[in-house]
Amino acid sequence: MDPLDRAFLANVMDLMLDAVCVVDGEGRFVFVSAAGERIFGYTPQELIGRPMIELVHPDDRERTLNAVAEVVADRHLPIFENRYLRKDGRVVHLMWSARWSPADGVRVAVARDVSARKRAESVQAALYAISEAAHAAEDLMALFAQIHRIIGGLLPAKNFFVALYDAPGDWLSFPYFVDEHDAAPPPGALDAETLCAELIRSGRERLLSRDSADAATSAVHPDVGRSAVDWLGVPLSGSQGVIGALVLKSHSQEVRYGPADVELLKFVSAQVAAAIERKQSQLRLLHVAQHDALTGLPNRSLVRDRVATALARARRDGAGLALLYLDLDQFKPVNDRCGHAVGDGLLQQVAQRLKHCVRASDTVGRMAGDEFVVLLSHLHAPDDAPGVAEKIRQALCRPFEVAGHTVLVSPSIGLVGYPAHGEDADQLVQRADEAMYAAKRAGGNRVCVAGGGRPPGG
Ligand SMILES: Nc1nc2c(ncn2[C@@H]2O[C@H](COP(=O)(O)OP(=O)(O)OP(=O)(O)O)[C@@H](O)[C@H]2O)c(=O)[nH]1
Repeated sequence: MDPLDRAFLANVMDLMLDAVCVVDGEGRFVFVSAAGERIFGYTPQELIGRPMIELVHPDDRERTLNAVAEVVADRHLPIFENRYLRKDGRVVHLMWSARWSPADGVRVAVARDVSARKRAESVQAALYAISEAAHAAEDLMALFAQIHRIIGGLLPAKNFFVALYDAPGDWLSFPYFVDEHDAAPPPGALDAETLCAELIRSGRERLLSRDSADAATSAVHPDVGRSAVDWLGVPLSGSQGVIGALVLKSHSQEVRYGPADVELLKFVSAQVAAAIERKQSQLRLLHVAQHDALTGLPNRSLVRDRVATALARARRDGAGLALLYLDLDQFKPVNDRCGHAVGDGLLQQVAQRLKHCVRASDTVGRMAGDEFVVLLSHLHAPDDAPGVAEKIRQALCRPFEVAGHTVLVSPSIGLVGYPAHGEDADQLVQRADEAMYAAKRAGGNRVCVAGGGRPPGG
């Protein structure tokens, strides 16, 4: 047999895993070898006569045309990579070598499908990005948004939610929920028949399809969005067990999930669970470092940060701000008469009463023993602060019931305002403390404004 025989060469070409493509001067396919069907999803007959550029991923078209110009100009083209869109809508990554044939007026190119390598590279990059996000994200919501963006780079993720499960409290919540049509389900106990409950209880991934044979009889129902086409869910398996689930949903026939997507999401989910656990433990440590263990209130260092932040905002917006420094009068006798545990209980109840007297956007903090601070931000009028201080004084004068003891105390309160009494956080805290001592020297159970009574905002 003549190894250069045309039929023999054609036979060899059909066996090749790479696709041989011949494109004319106008950029239309004139020949595609058999491997083209596997790579592009179109038969060679469907491709002949079609402009090559139509199949190129829109984002890669410009640089592909630039590369074609290089080939036609007979300049050396190093190995070139771009993305094509297959007939089924999926993206295929190709690596090309090409040459212009002036005698025939065509260019001959050989394409190799490198999607598997590209996918592996993207997954590696995604795993790294998720682990980085656990350090960089400010809070859990920022982390979830980053994870959503990273997973969206691997597979369609327009509709994506994170469910978290608190096993000791048997409580399932949906802290991150992005969906074209549905709203997040309400939090609640682990419901027996929902997809999330199934993922968390079984610790196994699940792909539900509306049109699948077992859909009607399945015991598992989507948590939300019964109108969707596919639900792809994976459990988040942490170091201590399943901590939640990730769910992707498709509302359109154009986006369908398959076994490869299940495997990919499952693979990535281990890193996601680790990132969430790491962020949760960082946040827990930060909370411990910034809060008082007895009352749960912000401690001295967090109060100082809050005052500095509120000051920066007040300077920018021209809004008012006031700071109250409180010390309980005759607290020591409570400890001495009723015991330390009652003293502790009293401090906890004082913290609660203080919080009830102000808005959620204000800060109540514990500075030490029986000393508290209240930061009033966004004051509409400077005169509002003395009113709040008086309300607090009255609230703390009402009797407390602590472990069978009726306890009576009163507060001495020092009041300062920005900009009247100071420019920076330390100065304001110190002047409020001094005003509190002035109230104490005057007999306690009263409010003293720093500097002898000027209105704080003036
Ligand atoms: N139970 C309890 N007592 C505390 C805690 N921290 C500090 N103390 C006590 O709180 C008291 C605070 O002291 P002072 O403010 O001087 O006592 P006071 O009787 O209120 O004195 P005046 O403020 O001058 O009226 C001390 O007896 C501390 O031992 C705590 O976490 N729990």
